[in-house]
Amino acid sequence: MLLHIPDVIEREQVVQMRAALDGALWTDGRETVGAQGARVKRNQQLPDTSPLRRQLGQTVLSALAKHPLYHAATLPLRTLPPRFNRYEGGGHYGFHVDGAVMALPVDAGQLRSDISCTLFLSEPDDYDGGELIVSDTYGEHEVKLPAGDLIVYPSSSLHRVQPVTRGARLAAFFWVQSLIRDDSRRRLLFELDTSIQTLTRSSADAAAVLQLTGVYHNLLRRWAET
Ligand SMILES: O=C(O)CCC(=O)C(=O)O
Ligand SMILES: [Fe+2]
Repeated sequence: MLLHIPDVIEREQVVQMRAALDGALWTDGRETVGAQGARVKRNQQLPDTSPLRRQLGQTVLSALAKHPLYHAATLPLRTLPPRFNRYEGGGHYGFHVDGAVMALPVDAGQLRSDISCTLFLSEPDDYDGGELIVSDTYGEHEVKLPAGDLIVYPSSSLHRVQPVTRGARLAAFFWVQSLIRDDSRRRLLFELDTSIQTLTRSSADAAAVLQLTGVYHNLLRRWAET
């Protein structure tokens, strides 16, 4: 499921984040990728050990924690601390697939990447190119979002970032291991949850809504892996 989650970070906070990133030290994005990715990756990233990465990463995680739509869509179990990237001067990232298993920091074990996330931090008018292209069984989807908005998509999909030919594209990116490994099951739960929320806000029969809520939790109980 490819889902656009708007307004994850407030505009004012995005402006502050961009100001901090503008003055940051950047390194070659190939440092955090395997041989397959390195052949096609041409961008910059904040070093993994950078205090700014930790600080801004915390800002992103706190914003996600307060976002009900993000939780309903991803059902997160583990999240890799966000990284930050920048594409400019033709920078791009060719078609690749994200690694399936990643190490969490400080002996916290590993994470299976179920969901890939890009949080756009530059306004679309401030750069040309830089579209995230996600390829799935329905074709190729082009994504370029306002600053502060998030796209989530299955880590199993091939994806790429188009060359940035004017300006700079800043983003945060991270991976989530979901309670629900299977994308189609996760989508069913999300759709059920969404309609339960809508019914709850309407004058729907309370007993029927309660029954549906029970179905949601019992499916989650059947499918969740912790
Ligand atoms: O910059 C992006 O939107 C995606 C980055 C990406 O695909 C990656 O780092 O694996
Ligand atoms: Fe990727």
